[in-house]
Amino acid sequence: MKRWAAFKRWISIDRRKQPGQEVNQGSSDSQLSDSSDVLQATEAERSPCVKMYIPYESAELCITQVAEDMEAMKRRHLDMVQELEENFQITARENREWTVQKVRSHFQNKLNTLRRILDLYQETVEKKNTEWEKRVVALTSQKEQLLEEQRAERRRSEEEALQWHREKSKMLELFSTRLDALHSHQASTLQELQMARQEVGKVQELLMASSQEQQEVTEEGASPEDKVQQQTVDCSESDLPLKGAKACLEDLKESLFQREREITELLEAERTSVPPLPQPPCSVLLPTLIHKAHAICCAGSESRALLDQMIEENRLALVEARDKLDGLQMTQEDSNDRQDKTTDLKRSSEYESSLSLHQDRVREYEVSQMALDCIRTGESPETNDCDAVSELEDILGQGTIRTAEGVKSVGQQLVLMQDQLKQMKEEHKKIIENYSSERTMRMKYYNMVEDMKGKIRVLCRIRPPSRIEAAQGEALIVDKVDEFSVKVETARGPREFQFDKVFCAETSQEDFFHDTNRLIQSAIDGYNVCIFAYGQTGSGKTFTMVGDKEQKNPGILPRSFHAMFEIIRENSTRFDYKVSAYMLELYNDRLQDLFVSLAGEAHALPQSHGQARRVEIKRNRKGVVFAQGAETKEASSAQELYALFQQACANRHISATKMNVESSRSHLIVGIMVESRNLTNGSVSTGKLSLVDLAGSERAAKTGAKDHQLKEANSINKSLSALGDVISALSAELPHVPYRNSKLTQVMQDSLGGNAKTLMIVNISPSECNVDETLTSLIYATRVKAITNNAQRNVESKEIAQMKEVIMKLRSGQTVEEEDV
Ligand SMILES: Nc1ncnc2c1ncn2[C@@H]1O[C@H](COP(=O)(O)OP(=O)(O)OP(=O)(O)O)[C@@H](O)[C@H]1O
Repeated sequence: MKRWAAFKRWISIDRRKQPGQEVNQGSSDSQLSDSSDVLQATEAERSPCVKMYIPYESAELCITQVAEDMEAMKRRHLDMVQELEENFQITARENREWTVQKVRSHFQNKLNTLRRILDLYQETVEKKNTEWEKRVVALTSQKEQLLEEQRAERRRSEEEALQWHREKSKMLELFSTRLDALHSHQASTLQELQMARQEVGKVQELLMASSQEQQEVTEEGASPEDKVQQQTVDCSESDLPLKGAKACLEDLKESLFQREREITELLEAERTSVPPLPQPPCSVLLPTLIHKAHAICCAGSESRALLDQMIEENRLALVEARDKLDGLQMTQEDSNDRQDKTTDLKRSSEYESSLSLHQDRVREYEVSQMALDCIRTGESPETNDCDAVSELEDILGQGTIRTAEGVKSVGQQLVLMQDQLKQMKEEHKKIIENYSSERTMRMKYYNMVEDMKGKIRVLCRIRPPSRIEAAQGEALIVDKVDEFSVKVETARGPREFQFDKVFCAETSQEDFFHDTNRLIQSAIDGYNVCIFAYGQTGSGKTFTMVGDKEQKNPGILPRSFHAMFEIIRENSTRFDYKVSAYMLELYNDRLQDLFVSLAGEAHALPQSHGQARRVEIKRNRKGVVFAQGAETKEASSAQELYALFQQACANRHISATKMNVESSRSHLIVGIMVESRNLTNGSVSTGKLSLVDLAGSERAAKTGAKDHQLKEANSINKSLSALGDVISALSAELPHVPYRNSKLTQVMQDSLGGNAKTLMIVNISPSECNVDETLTSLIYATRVKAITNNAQRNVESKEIAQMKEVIMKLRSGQTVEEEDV
């Protein structure tokens, strides 16, 4: 309606007026739509300044037309709007598609890069796989070869042992028959010697009697011619029994010579005919050999006792003879004082003969004493004694000295026997040496095979008796039998246990560490290594692991730190190393970070009420245990690492018990991680060295634990009992192993039946008062020996290490450049 009114006004306008005036006049005209403006302009062009009157019909027509035009314009307008909308939509769609395309191509590029990396990675993995497969095959064949060699070695040693046994029994048989023969010869020779002595005594008496008779005849006062004649006759008469005695002596002499020759031949044969002993020793023969050696020893000492007896008898006889001689001399002196010499000539001559008889007897005993002493000491007679021998020879004639030589030959036999005994002892020693070296070798090979199988190595260390034990005079019932065996004397008799190595009380810390050193290299090579000490309270675990308080005798921990950084220094041109550590204690079944002091933490976090930050035991995909929530500190030298350890020790729970003045009341767990990057091929290995000093199992009655110490002891015993359950399950190869029963077993999960190279040290006391605990520890350790681990090296190729880095960056929202991958 408004428009219509405007139109009517427009119709009534004077067209002759200037167009500018018209515009000014009709300000309301501006309200007209765009179409009316267009119409107005057309009309103005057509009829300038002319006032026109249009008939109604025309106007109506005109209006209709104008309305139609307007309608058309409106339609066109709408079309244009629609077209514009469509165009806009198309453009928007195109725009969207273009963006999508662009994003897609961007991601496609990324995907392609990742695919390329994956291909590369797969290729490398395949290559590595084939390489490893080849290595595994080579190792398996090597292992089989070694086993075959070991079997052959065992067969050979068994055969050799058998042969050796046969040879030895043959030789011993021979030897014992010869020894028997020697004994019987010796006995008969001694008997004959005795007989010869008696004969000599008789001859001596005969000689004395004849000389007495001669003297009496001379004194009776015959003429000198008669005397000579009488003497010749008497001599020929008195020579008769002497000749008989001399013949008898000759016979005896001959038989003694014969015996001596036989014995010498026998000894010669003994020396020459004994076949050389085959070298390879065997344990089976040792008892027989020892038995035989003992028999020889006994025979030797029997002979010696016999000789001693002879010497004693001779000495007594000598003393008696000397006494008699002294008595005789004293009686004579007395009678000389009292009587006139001329009145009793007869008595004087009697006295003279009796004196010379006793003197000769004394001389004889003295010579025998000298001979027997020579036999005992194996020395030759001294010059003075030799004079005595020749004197005796003058009195008794040649036969007697032969008898003395006969005595000497018995001595020679004894000396020879002693030589033989010495030889046998040397042989025995050599055999024992060979046996122990062979046993050592066998044990070494056995250990190597066990190592290859992944068995846990167990070392046993006996501590010296403590001052209290020494003061109480405790009996020592533990003994190291050899390098691999330990023997415990129990009420039911001795029990022997075998380990990878046994160390006695005198073993120094350095020597002990020598055996654990190679594991440090393994940790640096990327293996998961665990060394733990087990034993009753006060058995020397802390001494072994840490050392003494003053660090005059440092233990495994400080020595490992030095050894580790020494290896790192040696390889620093080829590898780049990073060492970090965490230190925990398991106290009252709660894990505590020793890098965080309880007092400090309580001060910083009052709401924690003196409780340390929560530390959890977790395992990574490879099964390696790690402590979540525990602080890990880096160290670049052994000194730094040791300083960290000392810092941790300051926060440990230690207190005095009846059994140990510095008893550890918690389990100490030190984890040292070593990351090494190969500078040549970029591979990265991550090894972990876990050093665990367990708290000792204890009996409350013995340790005198009360109140909170009793609680500590209960907690320690509970965790150790859980450890025992795990060990039992693993050694019996049960399908379920109760690792989750205690925090301690969780911490040690990768070390017992896991992927670690594990070394157990069982510490024991040598004293009788601890026999039950010692037996328990040794049985425990024997079970651990049966557990098999599967140690694997944690190493990643350069590509995998890079990929891990990329993933880490992507996870943390950092941008990853193309060259990063
Ligand atoms: N091989 C050894 N040589 C010398 N002394 C030793 C040896 N082993 C242990 N000792 C001494 O015995 C005592 C107890 O040893 P240690 O503290 O190491 O026992 P433990 O097993 O750690 O005890 P706990 O379980 O109670 O902590 C210490 O005084 C230590 O010096």
